[in-house]
Amino acid sequence: MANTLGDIQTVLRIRPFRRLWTVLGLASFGDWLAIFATAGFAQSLFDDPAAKGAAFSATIVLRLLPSLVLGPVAGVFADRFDRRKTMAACDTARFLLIASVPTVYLITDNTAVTVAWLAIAQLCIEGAVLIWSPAKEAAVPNLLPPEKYEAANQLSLATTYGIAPPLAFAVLAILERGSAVWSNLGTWAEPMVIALYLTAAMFAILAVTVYFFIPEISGRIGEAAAKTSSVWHDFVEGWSYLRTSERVRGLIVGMLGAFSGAGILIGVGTVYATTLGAGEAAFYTLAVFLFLGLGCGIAFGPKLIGELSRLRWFGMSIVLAGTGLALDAVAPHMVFSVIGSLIIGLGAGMAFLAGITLLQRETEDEIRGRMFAFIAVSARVILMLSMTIAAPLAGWQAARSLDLGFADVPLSMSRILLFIAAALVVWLGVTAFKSMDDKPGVPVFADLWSSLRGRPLTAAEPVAGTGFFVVFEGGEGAGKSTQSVKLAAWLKLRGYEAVLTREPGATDIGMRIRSLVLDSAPENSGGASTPTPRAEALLFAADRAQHVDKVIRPALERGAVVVSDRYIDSSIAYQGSGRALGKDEIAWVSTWATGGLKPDLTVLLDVDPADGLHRAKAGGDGDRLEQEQLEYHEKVRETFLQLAAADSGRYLVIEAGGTPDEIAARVRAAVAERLDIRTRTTRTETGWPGLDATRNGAKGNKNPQHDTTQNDTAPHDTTRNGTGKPDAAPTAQSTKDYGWDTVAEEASRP
Ligand SMILES: Nc1ncnc2c1ncn2[C@@H]1O[C@H](COP(=O)(O)OP(=O)(O)O)[C@@H](O)[C@H]1O
Ligand SMILES: Cc1cn([C@H]2C[C@H](O)[C@@H](COP(=O)(O)OP(=O)(O)O)O2)c(=O)[nH]c1=O
Repeated sequence: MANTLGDIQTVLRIRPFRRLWTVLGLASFGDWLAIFATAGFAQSLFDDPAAKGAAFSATIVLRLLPSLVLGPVAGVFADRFDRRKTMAACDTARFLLIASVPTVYLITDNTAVTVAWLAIAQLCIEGAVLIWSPAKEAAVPNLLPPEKYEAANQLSLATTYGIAPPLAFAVLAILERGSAVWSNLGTWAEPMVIALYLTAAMFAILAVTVYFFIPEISGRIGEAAAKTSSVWHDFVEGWSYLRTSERVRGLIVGMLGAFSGAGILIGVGTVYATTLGAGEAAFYTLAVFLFLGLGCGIAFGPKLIGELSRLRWFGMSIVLAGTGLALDAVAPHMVFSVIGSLIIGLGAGMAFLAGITLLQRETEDEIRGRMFAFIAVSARVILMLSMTIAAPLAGWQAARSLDLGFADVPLSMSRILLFIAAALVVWLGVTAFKSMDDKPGVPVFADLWSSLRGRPLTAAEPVAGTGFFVVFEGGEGAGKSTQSVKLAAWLKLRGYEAVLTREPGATDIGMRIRSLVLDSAPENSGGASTPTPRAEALLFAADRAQHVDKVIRPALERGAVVVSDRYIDSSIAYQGSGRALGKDEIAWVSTWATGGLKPDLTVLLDVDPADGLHRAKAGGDGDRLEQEQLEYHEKVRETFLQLAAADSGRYLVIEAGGTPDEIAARVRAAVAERLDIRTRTTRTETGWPGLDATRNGAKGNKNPQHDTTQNDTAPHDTTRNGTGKPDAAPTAQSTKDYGWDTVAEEASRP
């Protein structure tokens, strides 16, 4: 889903969307024009500078008010009626209302009447906007396939906030300048009068375009227009949807966090800027960087994060914005504040884009309008509330400074408020992240880091069973085979279904891969039949994929204990480190191959390579890898030890110098602790299972006392493989020799 200009071009090739986008561009251009033209018009009605200022802000406040009253039902409109008709009706209303303002002005000489009508018109215009927007937002998904939502939103946001406002300003400026030329033409040619008529005309065009040229906006709703439920019912339904859908709720929690942070930031902004001692310009500099961050977040965010889960991206972006706020709160110097503001902008921009896209994706068509209306209204309310609370508080200049040793941080109310905002935003961001996470268990930073590098981590495929997975790792001759046999035998004799297996070569295909990758090339082949390092890595990964799917997962799902001689770590050590292919890359390939299946316990048998090789070769030449230089095996050992150190809870590292029995005892203790084995179990209770190649005998039951039946099929063997027989044929059980002494030995243990 990496968005590039190419993606945006594809979106624009979809005709109904292209038309909607044009409409949207015109509408936001009209909106900005309307906002500033009416405010400018209101100002022009007064001469006194104070009255001018009050008139300007009053018109803006008037536009915010209706959302409180009308907001809750605006979404119901968008979901209840044909969205195309709703939009066209709102555009017609806006056309009439905006045109009426200068008309009233031209007809009457009474300023009071004009002002009163302006106020009423403002209220109604905002009402129309409130109904129009959710209808529009909800319509977008009906015109596009889901994977295009993000690019479409990038385009819409860029148009609404990037292109439309400067254009609107430019038009107003041209009209102001130009008015000098035609000032003798009379009242109707005053710049704001022309601007308002122009804006009105634009909405007339919009109404016609939407109604006649984009029938697709109607979507499914158009057909299902015959609704019988009441408006109240629809409203309540919207609320209960919020409560039941955890993802949507997370989304809303996050958005509200972001908006409250934004409100506090706006409220304290000017006062905060003065604490930086960088003069008047500080505030504007910070604002510029904030908007720069916003723009960059929206424009480049998706490209940057690549395939990272959008559900995760949303929460992470909000936390990022919170971090920016915190940085601003403690910034000892203007430079840090600038960086902080940039980060806030980045986070907020990405969260905004991700939020809209997710809301489109996660909500069904019938309910979408209400969700967008809910967000729009609560955003306004929260923004206003936090602004009005924060602004007067910020004024309390209890300025002191905090000595951090290396820098003096001025301590003022505005900074404290920023810090509270930061904490709130981070907290809500984390809450949102948790309730939306679609990859539970995948470490957050590793996921982010791999996504930035173009290799997102996938969530581990769950194992539907209670099995236990033990892996033996270590260099050549460390005693892995010896120990895995001992452990498996011991487990079997305690009533567990122990599946002894190994890599490479535990399956049919695996056996063939094993010989491809390990057989030494014939003397005269000139190395032509030796796999290259990358091919070798992929062959091991292929063997592992087959092994996991056909042997390990089915066994774990039955509840068995799987004991494997080597697993992923061997690839990381031998190919990643030994062959210098990169440990992360190899780990990623193997994680992909195994669907993220990790061992519950890895026993690392650590042996000095020289000793190990000596043991392993025992007279012969060894396989192709055993013939590598000692230096290669040193690197392998080093990597095993690093892997174990990085995740000590999952590893048991044993110095392989002891006798096989000593080592086996430590392994048993570790496994027993994790499996919570009751040592009461004896041979007579479980029967003598015999250790032949076929899987019979003890059940994969962790409660051996109840193991009275001798069952051929394990009790939980119901799942995935019900249809096809696994090709598990030659598991290690048939290729390794258990040896009766091992069995007898293990049987006599406590
Ligand atoms: N703890 C030990 N001390 C001495 N020799 C051992 C020990 N464990 C295993 N061996 C011997 O070392 C050789 C290699 O053991 P093996 O279990 O096949 O190692 P791996 O599977 O790690 O290559 C075998 O001949 C085995 O008998
Ligand atoms: C599983 C695996 C093994 N190997 C190598 C290590 C061994 O040299 C070889 C075969 O392993 P193995 O059969 O365990 O041999 P041994 O018991 O003699 O140690 O394959 C890798 O290089 N990458 C891997 O992913």
